Amino acid sequence: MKSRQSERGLYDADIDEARQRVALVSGEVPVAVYGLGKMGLPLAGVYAEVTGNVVGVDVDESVARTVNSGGCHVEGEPGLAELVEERVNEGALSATHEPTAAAAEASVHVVIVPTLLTDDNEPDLATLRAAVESIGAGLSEGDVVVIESTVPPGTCRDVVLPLLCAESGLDEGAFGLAFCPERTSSGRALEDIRGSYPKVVGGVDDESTRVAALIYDQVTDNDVIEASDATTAECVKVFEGVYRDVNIALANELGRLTDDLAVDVTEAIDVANTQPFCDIHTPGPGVGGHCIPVYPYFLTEQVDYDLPLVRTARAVNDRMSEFVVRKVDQLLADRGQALDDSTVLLLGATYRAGVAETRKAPARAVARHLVELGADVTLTDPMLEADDVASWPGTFVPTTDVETDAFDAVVLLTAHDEFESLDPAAFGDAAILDTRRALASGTHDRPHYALGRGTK
Ligand SMILES: NC(=O)c1ccc[n+]([C@@H]2O[C@H](COP(=O)([O-])OP(=O)(O)OC[C@H]3O[C@@H](n4cnc5c(N)ncnc54)[C@H](O)[C@@H]3O)[C@@H](O)[C@H]2O)c1
Ligand SMILES: CC(=O)N[C@@H]1[C@@H](OP(=O)(O)OP(=O)(O)OC[C@H]2O[C@@H](n3ccc(=O)[nH]c3=O)[C@H](O)[C@@H]2O)O[C@H](CO)[C@@H](O)[C@@H]1O
Repeated sequence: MKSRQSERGLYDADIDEARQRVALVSGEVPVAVYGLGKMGLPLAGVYAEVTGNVVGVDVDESVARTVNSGGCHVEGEPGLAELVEERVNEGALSATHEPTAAAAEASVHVVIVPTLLTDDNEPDLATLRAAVESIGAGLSEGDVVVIESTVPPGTCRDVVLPLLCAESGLDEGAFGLAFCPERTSSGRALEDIRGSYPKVVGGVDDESTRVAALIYDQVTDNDVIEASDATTAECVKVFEGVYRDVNIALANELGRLTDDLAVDVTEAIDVANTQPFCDIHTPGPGVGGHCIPVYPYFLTEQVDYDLPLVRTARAVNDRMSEFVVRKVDQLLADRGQALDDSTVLLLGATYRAGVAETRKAPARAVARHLVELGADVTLTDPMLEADDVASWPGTFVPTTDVETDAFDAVVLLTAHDEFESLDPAAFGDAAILDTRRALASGTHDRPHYALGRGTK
């Protein structure tokens, strides 16, 4: 067993809880945050605000260099640049690209590196394993490891704990391990981390749960919910995401009925949601981002049971891009135009409004289907540049340069503020498909089709 005892460790500490709290917030307990991305940098900033002694770890040396200069490479997070600059200037936050060296100094290790999918939609834990191996190599008795990255249920117990023991030479029970999922949305990360929602913590043993609860009781302004164990906490996070994907799929399926039923389905959804037993989400062109299209696979690929509802919901959401393209084809055909002889402008490429992220963005599938069917596709998005979508089908034109009245069809895919102010009259006599209910209607003589509402 490794002899090094961390005199500052909170796990199975010799000092009482009150003294542990004082030690944490006074900077006596060094913290390392692994992963300084869109979620990790805000998290490191809040930890530095609370403890005054944080090293951010990122394998990208340029990220570490930027942070150490007091800079902020993450855009679109209100207050983050100021927080990072202040914390770095006061010495509460620094950064390194050397994980193991940082791990040797820290007593609290917080992991928030990406957990994504392989091309076969299998959970890809390679990045998590790399971070955990680095931590293991520097782990001491009394340390605690906190996993914030979303993982398949059972990962802390079956993957992270054995890896930490193997790399550190320590036995189970010599250090703490807990799953404490980030419940953070891009664009409001600091607000969410500081306490928009209760913080869930779940340890591989009771002492790990206790230490994680003590830590997050200082980090969040909200409540701390102690789950029975790490696997339960992992289920909480994945279930939240699966619920949302299934719910969006229901909204999308209902949204497709608007022509058959000749009703505004989104109006019916809004009214149905006026009683507390109903919370139907909003129809859209599909589900993108790091989270919601990913988390269902952390369940379906983790258990033997087939989970037909979860799989079907994923398929419904993924097929919305085909529905959008068929609707464009129909709108053009209604005016005697053929899709393969038409120009189509796509308004929006990011996966949701206000976030400059294209991961699994529905717009990419829509562009691909349209190009495959012979349409001439132009993309524009006020948050992106041509390089951001260089590998996409279609031609990118900056929103400031695009002539919106020069196309046979215009499809709004992302409800950026810049598009909401556009009067459909700006689109000339194009066929208009609004997949986000973002365009004003009734204020002009330009009838257009809105997903879930039909043509008005
Ligand atoms: N971005 C979101 O909107 C969002 C929302 C909710 C949850 N999440 C989850 O949060 C986690 C992180 O997501 P993100 O958006 O911050 O990712 P990101 O891609 O923005 O940043 C990840 C960072 O981790 C660094 N990194 C990779 N491997 C590393 C390692 N071994 N050690 C240290 N650093 C390493 C990368 O260089 C990068 O800077 C993921 O599990 C994601 O699913 C993200
Ligand atoms: C901590 C964490 O993990 N937070 C996540 C983060 O998720 P996120 O940033 O990935 O954003 P989402 O809002 O989930 O959107 C995902 C895709 O689904 C489309 N969509 C959405 C709603 C709808 O009714 N109809 C739709 O079609 C949308 O356009 C986009 O493509 O914040 C959400 C709260 O905002 C959380 O719930 C979610 O856990």
